[in-house]
Amino acid sequence: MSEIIAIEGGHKLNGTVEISGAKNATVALIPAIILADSPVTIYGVPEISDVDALAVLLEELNCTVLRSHDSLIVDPSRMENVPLVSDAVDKLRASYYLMGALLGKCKKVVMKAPGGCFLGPRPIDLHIKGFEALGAKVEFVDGAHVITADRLVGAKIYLDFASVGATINILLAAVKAEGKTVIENAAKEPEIIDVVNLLTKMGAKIRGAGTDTITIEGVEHLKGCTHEIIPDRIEAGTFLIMAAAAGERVIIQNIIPQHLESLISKLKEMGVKMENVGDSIIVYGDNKNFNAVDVRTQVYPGFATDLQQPLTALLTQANGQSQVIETIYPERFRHCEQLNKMGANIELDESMCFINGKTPLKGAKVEATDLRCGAALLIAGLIADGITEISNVYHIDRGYANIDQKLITLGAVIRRIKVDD
Ligand SMILES: CC(=O)N[C@H]1[C@@H](OP(=O)(O)OP(=O)(O)OC[C@H]2O[C@@H](n3ccc(=O)[nH]c3=O)[C@H](O)[C@@H]2O)O[C@H](CO)[C@@H](O)[C@@H]1O
Ligand SMILES: C=C(OP(=O)(O)O)C(=O)O
Repeated sequence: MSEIIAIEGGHKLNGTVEISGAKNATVALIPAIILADSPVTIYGVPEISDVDALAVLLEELNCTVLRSHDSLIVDPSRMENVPLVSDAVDKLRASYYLMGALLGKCKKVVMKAPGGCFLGPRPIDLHIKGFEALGAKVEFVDGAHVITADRLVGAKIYLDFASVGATINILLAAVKAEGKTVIENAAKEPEIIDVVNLLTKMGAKIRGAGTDTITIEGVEHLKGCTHEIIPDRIEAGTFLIMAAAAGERVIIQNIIPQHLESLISKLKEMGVKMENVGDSIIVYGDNKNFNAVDVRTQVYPGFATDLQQPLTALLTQANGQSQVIETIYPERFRHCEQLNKMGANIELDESMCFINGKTPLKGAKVEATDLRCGAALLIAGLIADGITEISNVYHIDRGYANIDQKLITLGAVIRRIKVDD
């Protein structure tokens, strides 16, 4: 059995929605916890399937995991370092953070390659080079990475690309290494600062998070603590776009507006009316006469690749041609074919797409080929004429907590249906 989401388009969104904790922070914070010797509690944990899969992996490692509402308590004090080769590893990209965390804690990891959305090739060579620079030996045996070290010794590591995953994985491996590690050309995403904040509360010595040079002084022990996860800037951005597309007056709460500046400035350029009040943004939907804009995805604080697909759905409603250049994942355009099935006019040219608007959208049977493609199709479904049926909903559930309920509360007409495979 699998699930589809059916949306009846044309219903205006009104009211308030609360943004959940950040997926891309949470999925790194949970593996980071195993570095501690005593329990860690994190609050604001989103109800997403990536968290379910990580909980399974921690239980395989004999950690005690307690989930209640939006909090998660992990006791890693009786952890056992077993090979991680189960299906749970494939369910998400971020299972790879258990490589850095187990290497940092036990100097040994056996783990198969991670899963996650297919966005074109997603190598982990920079993670591996970082582990090797710290003194680890990395082999690939019978489909699994076998990473071992007699000692982990701090080193200077220059990343060829400011990779989010490599920056966090090297941090996790280095916090208990001997001496000083310097990561140069480190990623600067807010989720990295959140992970460093947790590690610091656990007793790690780290400077420079949020800049392109992060310095880590290794410590011998890390202890338990409590931590509140930052809001999800990608979920917040998705709701800003949904409200622009289909809203009348939508209040989006639990936002850090500074994390969304590149999107907010693009939406303003399109003509979307918004107001920032404390940690909320109110989107006024009276102007649906949008300007076409050009977008180039970049590392933070540039325009987030994870918002490129949702924004493309809105750009189908802009007057004239918009151009999107994808510099992080040049093949991240599988949503375009799905949007075209709904009546969009999008042309692809290598790592670019041209969106010719404004085109009316009509309900169709479409496929969420990946998480943010799913978000783009939800946006399109909200404004399409008739019913849109989105299959492969499990991709959406990896990263959007209670998305059906949040949309229903805002006035959307949406239903989840179980279907035979
Ligand atoms: C769980 C998580 O946080 N996922 C996010 C993370 O993914 P992820 O951590 O996988 O993304 P990276 O920043 O590492 O990847 C960015 C680019 O670097 C390349 N690369 C990366 C590592 C490596 O060893 N070698 C290499 O060539 C990738 O193929 C890609 O082209 O950041 C991406 C870019 O903001 C987001 O889209 C994902 O939502
Ligand atoms: C690509 C994404 O996630 P992941 O890296 O977990 O596959 C995403 O969140 O858009």
